[in-house]
Amino acid sequence: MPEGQEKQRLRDGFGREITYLRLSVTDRCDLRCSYCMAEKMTFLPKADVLSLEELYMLSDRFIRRGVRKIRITGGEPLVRRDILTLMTMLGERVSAGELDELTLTTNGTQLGKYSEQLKDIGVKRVNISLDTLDREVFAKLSRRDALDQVMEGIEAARAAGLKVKINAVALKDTNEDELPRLIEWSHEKGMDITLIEVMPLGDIETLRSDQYLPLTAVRERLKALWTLTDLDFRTGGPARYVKVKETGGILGFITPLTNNFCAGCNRVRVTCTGEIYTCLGSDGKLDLRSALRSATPQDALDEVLDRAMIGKPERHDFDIDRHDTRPAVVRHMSVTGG
Ligand SMILES: Nc1nc2c(ncn2[C@@H]2O[C@H](COP(=O)(O)OP(=O)(O)OP(=O)(O)O)[C@@H](O)[C@H]2O)c(=O)[nH]1
Ligand SMILES: C[S@@+](CC[C@H](N)C(=O)[O-])C[C@H]1O[C@@H](n2cnc3c(N)ncnc32)[C@H](O)[C@@H]1O
Ligand code: SF4
Ligand code: SF4
Repeated sequence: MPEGQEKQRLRDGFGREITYLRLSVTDRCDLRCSYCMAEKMTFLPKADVLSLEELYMLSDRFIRRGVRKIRITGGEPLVRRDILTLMTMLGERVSAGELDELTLTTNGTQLGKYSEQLKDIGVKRVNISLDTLDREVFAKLSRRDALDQVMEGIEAARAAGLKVKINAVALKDTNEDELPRLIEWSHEKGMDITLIEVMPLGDIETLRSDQYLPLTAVRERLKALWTLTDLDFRTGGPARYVKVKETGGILGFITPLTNNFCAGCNRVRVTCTGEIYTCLGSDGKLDLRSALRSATPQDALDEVLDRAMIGKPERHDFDIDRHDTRPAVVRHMSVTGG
């Protein structure tokens, strides 16, 4: 490609423009949520993981191809040392008007340490995963007694002036009855909250069908308690939002199983080893790391990105019941960061 001439924007075979990159910076995590990971996970050797410079070079290529939003994720993104160096460099692209948003999804355990710096970098909002307010349930679910640390993280984020959205996976029998309280609690603190249907990715110790709680049923239960009004409000993610009249807060629903939202898909995922997954619900991937390490990385990256666009599936193929016998997606959620 001649210098100065930019390649065209990323558009898939179904005409969907890709403007949202979810970048996983580590597969490691300090928790072991039972719907996400097995207790005994084997993590990647450090040598397989892209350096910060490589992650930045990749992000740069995506920005030049039209990506406007980057979400840093993991594993737990904030357990990667020096991650704020990458975020500082990407924050400059926001200041330069080349990105609309740089943000992250985190379990919150490290936010006590990093919230102020994140704010200084130019991060405006963070999504924090929290499925329960009960210490014992938290410890059982995440296999770590870390609720207090997460709560400190949430308070630190709020104190730093970050807008916080809570993400809660809706889980049958586990937090099912607690969801109204979790929503009230979030709204009392001025935080939006999004409920997520558990998706069948990767083998875990529990049957997915024992965890799965359709959000259509949750919504019906909430409607019996509160007045829910649909909103047009969008964040560029897959959630659909309602306003809860009685609490005054915003509640989102991410419903890959009961209400497929793939027609509006605008995103791809890159793992910390430089693999691009064009759909969360598919194991199809291409290797960007070799392109990154080739003699002509920009051209090689463009070539892989163009191929990735052709191969992006129209939709996922999740099926909770079938997954109990044959996983639809083999990898764990932590590989791509949700
Ligand atoms: N099936 C499916 N689920 C997704 C997709 N993107 C996000 N999710 C799910 O939604 C959860 C919450 O995502 P977040 O990391 O908070 O990102 P987001 O919903 O895009 O965030 P906002 O920018 O606040 O809209 C993820 O953990 C995934 O489980 C997607 O493209 N497909
Ligand atoms: C994989 S985590 C990575 C970022 C960070 N560690 C965290 O927990 O926020 C991203 C999101 O994926 C969600 N998640 C993990 N496994 C899931 C599954 N099987 N189905 C639905 N959501 C899942 C988590 O609850 C979290 O909100
Ligand atoms: S959901 Fe996030 S915090 Fe929980 S195990 Fe997965 S990566 Fe770690
Ligand atoms: S499941 Fe795949 S196609 Fe559907 S919204 Fe998610 S990434 Fe896009």
